[in-house]
Amino acid sequence: MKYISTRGNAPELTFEDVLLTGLATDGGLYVPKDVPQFSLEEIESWRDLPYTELAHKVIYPFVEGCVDSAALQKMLNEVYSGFGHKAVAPLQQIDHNEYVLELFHGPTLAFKDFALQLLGRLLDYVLERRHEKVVIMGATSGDTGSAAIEGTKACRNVDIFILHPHGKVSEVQRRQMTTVKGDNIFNIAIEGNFDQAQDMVKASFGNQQFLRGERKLVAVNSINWARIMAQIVYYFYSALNLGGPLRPMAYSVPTGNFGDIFAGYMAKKMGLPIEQLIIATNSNDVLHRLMSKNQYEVHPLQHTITPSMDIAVSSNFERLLFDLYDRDGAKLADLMARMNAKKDVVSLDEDKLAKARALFDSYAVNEDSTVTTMQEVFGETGYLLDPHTAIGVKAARECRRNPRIPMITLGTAHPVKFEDAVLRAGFDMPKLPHHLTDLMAREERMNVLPADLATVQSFIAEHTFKD
Ligand SMILES: N[C@@H](CCOP(=O)(O)O)C(=O)O
Repeated sequence: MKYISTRGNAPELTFEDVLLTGLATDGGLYVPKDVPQFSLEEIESWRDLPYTELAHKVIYPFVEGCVDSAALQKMLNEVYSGFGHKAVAPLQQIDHNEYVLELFHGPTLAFKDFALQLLGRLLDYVLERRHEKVVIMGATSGDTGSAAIEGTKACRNVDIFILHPHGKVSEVQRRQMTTVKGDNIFNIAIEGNFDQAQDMVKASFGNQQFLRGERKLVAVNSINWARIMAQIVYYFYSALNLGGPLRPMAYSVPTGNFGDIFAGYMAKKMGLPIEQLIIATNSNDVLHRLMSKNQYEVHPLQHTITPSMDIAVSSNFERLLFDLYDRDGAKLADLMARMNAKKDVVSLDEDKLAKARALFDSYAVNEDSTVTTMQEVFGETGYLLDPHTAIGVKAARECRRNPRIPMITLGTAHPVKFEDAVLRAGFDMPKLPHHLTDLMAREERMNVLPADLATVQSFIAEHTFKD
């Protein structure tokens, strides 16, 4: 499998090189050159497979030639046997034909574990073979950070630097990052917001001179294709559990960086019948405004009770635009330059917008409505949603096109991570799971830095290369 850049002006790479890259050299994101295709018969034949074997079917075509088939299966077995539910991604029914896909049974209680636990093992596999060491640099609005640290802390050949917006992630999210011990783990609390952190990460990938050529950066955010790849699996898994592929499914996806919903779009491209994909956002709703009014305009970031989705610019939307613009890298480079300038309101060509609207619905949910949805669903079923998942459920209920088609909302995180929202909705806090019971008493380690690229880069340069 070869990978190409969305901006059409970077070398084609193998999976191994894509794994060890962040952005393409032209500033674009890597996508598979050809998308693996599965027939309905083939998907149907996977119906009774356990999660780990299904994951192998879906993932192997993306890594073939770089990762040995048996080695991949071993990694998948290790990763998902560590999850706290035997089904790995169980479905919880909340109404007639309406489900939550619980993606929070991994070690850090969020969907990010699905990919980042695997990414850590893939990195080890590849780096050992190449005798290389790398520097991981990532930005988090709350969940990616701890999942990245958990997923890669045991890797022998990495130093890990995670930037989070100071004071703008929940206490559980922060502690899940800052209490992990390890000489190669660095938490940087940026005096700014997630977008500033993400911009610093992207700028650093664009010019790695600050590392003085001794190491290279690897991404743990969903700009890394390996993240998307692993997240495609649970769309197949949930559909097969509810009678797919012989009947179509609908999905509502709480969306920040557009990675998780892009994985659903990929599943559809690979042959899984998906009737509807709903982009569910909080009040950081740049994508909903684009979809509904054809106006792309980045507004100042709002700090909400759904911090993981407090993102003004959704990185992975570029991957979708690449397809909408018929994979024309030059056109996309021009469009991205206008979008990233954040000066004027940018509109898509009408035919491209029509394509986007045929593929996706969108809905934005404010804080009051998030809390009301948590209360409603609890009142109806006794099931406590995390606030991000509540945004997905609300959007599903508002945008559903066909009630005969099962509607699956991605349950992105466990409510125990979001005290503000849970208390505001009037509930008692659930208990932390066994492996985190002493989280609030553990010693924290982090460095608070200004949102200044040079300062962050010198910190990284100073604290890495300690062999
Ligand atoms: N929602 C994320 C923000 C980063 O997104 P990613 O999917 O690109 O890693 C978070 O919780 O950190």
